[in-house]
This record gives sequence, C-alpha cells and structure tokens, in this order.
Amino acid sequence: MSGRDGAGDFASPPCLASQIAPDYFDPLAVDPQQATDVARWRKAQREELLARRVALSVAERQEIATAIGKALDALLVQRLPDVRGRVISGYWPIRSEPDLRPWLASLHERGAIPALPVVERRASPLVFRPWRPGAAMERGHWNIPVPATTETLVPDVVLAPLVGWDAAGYRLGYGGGYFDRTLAARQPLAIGVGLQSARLATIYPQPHDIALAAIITECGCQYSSPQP
Ligand SMILES: Nc1nc2c(c(=O)[nH]1)N(C=O)[C@@H](CNc1ccc(C(=O)N[C@@H](CCC(=O)O)C(=O)O)cc1)CN2
Ligand SMILES: Nc1ncnc2c1ncn2[C@@H]1O[C@H](COP(=O)(O)OP(=O)(O)OP(=O)(O)O)[C@@H](O)[C@H]1O
Repeated sequence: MSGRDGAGDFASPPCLASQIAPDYFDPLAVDPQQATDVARWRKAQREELLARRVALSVAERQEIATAIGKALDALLVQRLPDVRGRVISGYWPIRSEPDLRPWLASLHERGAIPALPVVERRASPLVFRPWRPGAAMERGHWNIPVPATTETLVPDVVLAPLVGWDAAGYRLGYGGGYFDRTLAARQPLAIGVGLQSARLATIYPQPHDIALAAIITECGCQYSSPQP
C-alpha cells in the first residue's frame, strides 16, 4: 500500500459518512423508523417477560422479594448509610412485581420516610406521596392504589420496578415513560428492582431513556454506576 492510510490509492478519499453515528449532529434526533422498530420490539419483550413473571409461584415470588430487600439494604449501606429522615419511594406491587412492602415497612421502623409514586397527570413526571403500613389508600391511574393524601414529598431514593433491564443500567417498564420523565426532572438515587431472569442483552436505549444508578435482583447488585 502506498501513501498514508492508502489515501494515495484513490482518485478521491473514500466517503466515511456512513460511519458517523446518526445522532452525532443532533443528540436528540431520532430516526422515526428506528423509534417505531424499537417501540414494537419493546412491546413484544414486555409481553413475554410479563407472561414469564406471572407464571412464578407465590413462594418463589416471596423468596425473590426477600432476597431483593437484603440486596437493597446492602446497597444502601454503601450509598445512603443513614436512612433516618430520608424519603425512600417504593411501589405498590401490580402485575406480579416483587412485593417490597415488608422492606418499606422495615425502613419506616428504621426512621426513613417511605413514599409511593403517583400518576397525578398523564404524560408528566410522577409525584410522590408519603406512605406507612396501614395508610389509607385510594385508586389512582391504571387502578394502582395510591396513598389517600394530598401531601407530596421529594424522594432521596426511588425504586423503579423493572419489567426488563440490561447490564448498562437501562430499564424497560410498562411503556408510559413515567420514570424517565421523573428522572429527567430531578435526580434522586434511582434503583431498578426486578427479576434476574428479566435481563436483556440490551433494551436499545433511546435518547429519552435514563440509566439507573443501580440494578438489584434476587441475585444481588447487577449494575452500579460509578459513585459521585
Ligand atoms: N407498581 C407500580 N406502580 C407504578 C409504576 C410501576 O411501574 N409499578 N409506574 C411506573 O412508571 C407508574 C405507573 N406507570 C404506568 C405506566 C404505563 C401506563 C400505561 O398507561 N400504559 C399503556 C401503554 C402505554 C404505551 O405503550 O404507550 C397501557 O398499558 O395501555 C400506566 C402507568 C407509577 N406507579
Ligand atoms: N423525558 C421524556 N419526555 C417526554 N417523553 C418521554 C420522556 N421519557 C419517555 N417519554 C415517552 O414515553 C414513551 C415510553 O417510553 P419507554 O418505552 O421508555 O417507557 P417505560 O420506561 O417502559 O415506561 P414506564 O417508566 O412508565 O414504566 C416514549 O416513547 C417517549 O415518547
């Protein structure tokens, strides 16, 4: 080969435009065809992952929830050693999500302030209402029970239930985009919790997807972002 990089072999240098990432010039630009493909793929993955999760026995689910609670405690020792007075949002389990209410109750006993997410307005960030065992509940959006109070809190920690996840810290949820909108608005310590078997090679992160700080399954911590 003659010349530097073989440039002398061609009448004009080869065009490398095809090697430029499509989002190089505008980081928020999305190819509409690609966005549609990813949305369709995610819908199919959600259905499959949810069908597998619902097939677990009650005993299996309880074991998983207990193991996740222990792994969460281990993570908090590192990330938030003193939980007293800290607002920690969990979730009211739906669609066979691991039931972490006992863990939230134990946090309450340790002096933390548990909270639950609420969709007060469609296509908007979630708001967080205080919760404690036995708190009065009402039906919220999607029939999810939410605390019957108008009080709202700013969480220090937010648990994000995972339908699917990948090892880069990205979450597949129910397709409403609520957690992404919430994390775009403020930056609590966001911890994904879900089943080890819900791991995907990638969720094909899009510009609106925000990586979580950590991902916890019944097998322990699967991803943890570098600590600030
Ligand atoms: N237990 C629990 N509570 C939670 C959440 C969660 O994931 N788990 N959320 C976590 O965010 C929020 C509710 N998330 C929701 C996500 C999607 C839709 C929804 O309407 N989904 C549409 C599909 C949307 C689409 O594909 O465009 C549907 O199923 O019809 C509703 C609520 C707040 N509370
Ligand atoms: N920050 C944002 N601003 C505006 N729209 C957003 C934002 N984040 C997500 N969305 C919209 O929400 C839609 C669903 O997103 P995605 O598939 O990531 O949902 P999800 O994370 O699975 O849902 P959820 O968090 O509700 O469980 C996206 O197509 C996008 O249009």
